[in-house]
Amino acid sequence: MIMNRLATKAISAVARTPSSRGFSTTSAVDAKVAVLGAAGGIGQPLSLLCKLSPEVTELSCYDIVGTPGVAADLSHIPTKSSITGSLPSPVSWPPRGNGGLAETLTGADVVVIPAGVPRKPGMTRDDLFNTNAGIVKTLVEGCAEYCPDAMIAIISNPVNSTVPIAAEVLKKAGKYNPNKVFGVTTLDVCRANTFVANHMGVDPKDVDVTVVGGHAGITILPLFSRVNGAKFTDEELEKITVRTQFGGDEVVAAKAGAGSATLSMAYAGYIFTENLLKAIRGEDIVQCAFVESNLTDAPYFASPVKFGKDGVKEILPLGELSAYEKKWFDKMMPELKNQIKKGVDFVNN
Ligand SMILES: NC(=O)C1=CN([C@@H]2O[C@H](COP(=O)(O)OP(=O)(O)OC[C@H]3O[C@@H](n4cnc5c(N)ncnc54)[C@H](O)[C@@H]3O)[C@@H](O)[C@H]2O)C=CC1
Ligand SMILES: O=C([O-])CC(=O)C(=O)O
Repeated sequence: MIMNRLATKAISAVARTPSSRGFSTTSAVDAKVAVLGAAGGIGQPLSLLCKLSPEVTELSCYDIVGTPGVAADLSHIPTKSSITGSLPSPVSWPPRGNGGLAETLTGADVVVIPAGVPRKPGMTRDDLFNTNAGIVKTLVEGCAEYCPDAMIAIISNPVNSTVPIAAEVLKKAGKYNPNKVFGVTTLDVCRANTFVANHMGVDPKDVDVTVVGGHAGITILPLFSRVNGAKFTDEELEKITVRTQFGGDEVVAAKAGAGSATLSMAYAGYIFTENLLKAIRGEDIVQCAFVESNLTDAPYFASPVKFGKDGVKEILPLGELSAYEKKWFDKMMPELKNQIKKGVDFVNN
C-alpha cells in the first residue's frame, strides 16, 4: 500500500499548491530538479507538475528546442520555485550566463530524463534504441561532469537498456553510484493499480500492486497474487497481466502515430520524482524502481526499493512468486538480460 498512499498525498499537495492566496511552504529543504527533454510530450506536463510541487525550489528545463518558451510560460504560475529554460546553445530563459547543459545541471539534486523519441504503432521499445541510446549517453555524460552527486531518474526508452547505458557512462567517468541511478517504472504500477481496482470495484488509492522485472512487454511482471481480496479466474488473471505488460501499446495504438503515453507518464514521473525529494529530506520511501540489483541473475531489476537521502537504501526481498508469476518470470529473464547487455555493450564496444 505504501506507494499508493504516497501518491495520493503527493497529488493532494499539488492540488493545494496553486492557491491564489499564497505559496505552499511544505518543503524545508532546497531542492533543484532538472528535466532533460522538458519541451516534449512528457517533459512539459512533468515540468508543470514539478512547478506545482512544494518539494521543488528550483526547476531547470532543458531540451534541444522550446525550453525558453516552456520556462517563460511556467514562470507565471505563482508557486515558490524559480524556473529556467535552456537550450544547448547559450540561449536561455531568463537570459543569463551561458545557458546550456552546464547551467541546467549544476547544483541539481534530481535529474529526470524523458528526452528521446517515442514509439509509433508497430514499433517495440527496443526499436528506439538506435536514437535514444546516444541521447541518454550524451545527457548522462553531462550529469557526470556537472552534477555527479545527483540522483538520475531515466524515463527514456528502452529503459531496460538506457539505465545500463547511464551506469556505464558514469563508471567510465569514475562517478557511478548505483544508489543514485534509476529507471522509472512507476507507470507500470499506476496501470496495474488502475486495472485491478476496476476489476475489484474499489478505489485505486486502496491498492498498490508490486510490479517487478523491467519496462518492456513481457519483462513487466505485475504480482497480482499479492493484492489482498483480489480474485481472478485463470482467464481474468491472464487478461489483466497481459494488459499491464502491454499497456503502453494500448496508448500507442490509440494515439495512432502521434506518440506514446505522455500525460499518465508525466503523472508517474512526477510521483517518482517527488518521492525522491521526500527521501532526500528524510522520509523513508518505498517505491518500485529499475535499479542495479542482485535479487536475480539479471544485473538490473525492477522491484520495491527503500529510498533514503542518499538514494537506494535497501532493495527489498522479492518474496515468493505464484506458479503463474514464476512462469512469466522464467520467460522474461533471457529477454531482460539481453536488453541490459545491449545497453552495457553500447558504451563499452
Ligand atoms: N519509462 C516509461 O514508463 C515511459 C517512457 N517513455 C519514453 O519517454 C521518451 C519521451 O517521450 P515523449 O515525451 O512522448 O517524446 P517527445 O518526442 O514528445 O519528447 C521528447 C523530447 O526530447 C527532446 N530531445 C531529443 N533529443 C534531446 C537531447 N539530446 N537533449 C535534450 N532533449 C532532447 C525532444 O526535443 C523532445 O522535446 C520516449 O523515449 C518514450 O518512449 C514514454 C512513456 C512511458
Ligand atoms: O509504450 C511506450 O512506448 C511508452 C512506454 O514506455 C509506456 O507507455 O509504458
